[in-house]
Amino acid sequence: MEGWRLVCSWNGHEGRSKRKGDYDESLADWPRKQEDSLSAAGLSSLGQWLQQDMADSAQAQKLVYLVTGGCGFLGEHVVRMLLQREPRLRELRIFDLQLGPWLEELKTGPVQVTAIQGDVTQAHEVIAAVAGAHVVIHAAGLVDVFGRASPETIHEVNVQGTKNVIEACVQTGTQFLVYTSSMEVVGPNVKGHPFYRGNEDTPYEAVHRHPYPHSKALAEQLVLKANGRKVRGGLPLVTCALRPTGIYGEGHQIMRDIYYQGLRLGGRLFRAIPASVEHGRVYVGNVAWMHVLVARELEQRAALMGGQVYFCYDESPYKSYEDFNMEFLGPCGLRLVGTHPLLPYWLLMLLAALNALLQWLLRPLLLYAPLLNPYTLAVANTTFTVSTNKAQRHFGYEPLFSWEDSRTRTIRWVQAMDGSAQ
Ligand SMILES: NC(=O)C1=CN([C@@H]2O[C@H](COP(=O)(O)OP(=O)(O)OC[C@H]3O[C@@H](n4cnc5c(N)ncnc54)[C@H](O)[C@@H]3O)[C@@H](O)[C@H]2O)C=CC1
Ligand SMILES: CC(C)CCC[C@@H](C)[C@H]1CC[C@H]2[C@@H]3[C@H](O)CC4=CC(=O)CC[C@]4(C)[C@H]3CC[C@]12C
Repeated sequence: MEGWRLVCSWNGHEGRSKRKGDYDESLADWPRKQEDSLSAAGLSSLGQWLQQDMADSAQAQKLVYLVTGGCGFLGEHVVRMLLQREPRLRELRIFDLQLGPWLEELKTGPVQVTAIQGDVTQAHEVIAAVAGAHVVIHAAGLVDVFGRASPETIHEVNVQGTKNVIEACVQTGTQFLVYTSSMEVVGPNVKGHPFYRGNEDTPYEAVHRHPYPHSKALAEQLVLKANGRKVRGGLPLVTCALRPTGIYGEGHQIMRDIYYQGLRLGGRLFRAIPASVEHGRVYVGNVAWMHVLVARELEQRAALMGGQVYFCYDESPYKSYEDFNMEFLGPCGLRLVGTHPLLPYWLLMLLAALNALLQWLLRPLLLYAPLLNPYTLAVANTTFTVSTNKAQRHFGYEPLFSWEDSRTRTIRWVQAMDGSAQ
């Protein structure tokens, strides 16, 4: 196998969670240990937790999990969440194109952490990583709506990479596959139709022209279609897809970029999108928790969950993209100027088109990839919100982090950034 393989173990494994929202926080840039919040969950439940802890410790650690994209924004949260909240883990494999330095922290402990530098587009690398795993969480993907990568590369990573993961499961006998899809497989569509408080069954005309949502939609279809295929040994493959809305939280690169942009503009951001356009957002810790739960429940509830899609949701409020960001950037010293967009929409469209043209013209010389382009403007300017309880009904999902926790954690992360105004 190409690339290198680092084997280390993590020593922070504590069996089942002791309190709501308590999971390892040593993400790069993660500022502080969380305040004790036993009261949040209620002291009366402590006895039950302790009992559960003991029962879990008695269980043999026997499962091998693989997380592709385990060093990305979401992947790192999934990895840390698994280590803390999946007591049956024996080995956790982290597969990524680029391995993060934080893996070094995952030292000796009951769970063997195997870091694998690899590429999902290389079938042989994927097969080697999948062989012997009980569950695969496929979160690797090329998340690019800014024109940094070519459409072919996006397709290769997101679609061919997913095909490789499915085929590796089939060939090696891995039975459970959880795919990180996206709200973007539904919309917003090119016509700008609103999706208002929709659920997994809400009819919506999903039409994609942009390579990223197109690739995610194709990959999701492949994963769902693979449900029921016989894997090596004759058992059926059980698959499902999770569709996060816009994820936020510690490690979110776009939030970081917008924050620094605000600092450069003297602590101000200028409203571009009407406050009435609502955009679905979900906290990264809750998305990670949902992955852990799905992976755990897929075996017991294969008939119900196999081949299903689930939006990722939590208690985050419905707001416009910019107003939502201000929930974190506001307390960090930034101000959103204007109650209405400062520029008319037609002018923004013109600027977005100009950016696209400049990107094309400059491509031979440099990569020009600003936040504003015709696609991001259309997404930000179209209401897309989710209201569903399907995950709760199918596998008992409840958000692990309240909105207050999610907000506080994200604010602390922004405050800890270099050059923070706080
Ligand atoms: N960020 C968001 O708001 C949302 C993200 N998603 C999905 O969640 C997943 C994770 O996204 P993020 O963590 O935000 O992105 P990210 O870019 O931080 O993480 C993706 C990871 O995949 C790895 N990767 C990329 N190409 C690879 C390849 N060829 N082989 C192996 N690894 C490769 C990257 O190195 C990176 O660590 C993606 O599948 C994305 O489509 C879905 C909905 C919303
Ligand atoms: C300058 C503009 C007026 C504002 C630009 C904001 C945009 C950069 C972001 C607005 C909506 C975001 C997308 C949305 O949250 C859904 C997504 C799902 C994914 O699977 C990947 C990321 C993204 C496409 C996300 C990307 C940034 C926005 C377009």
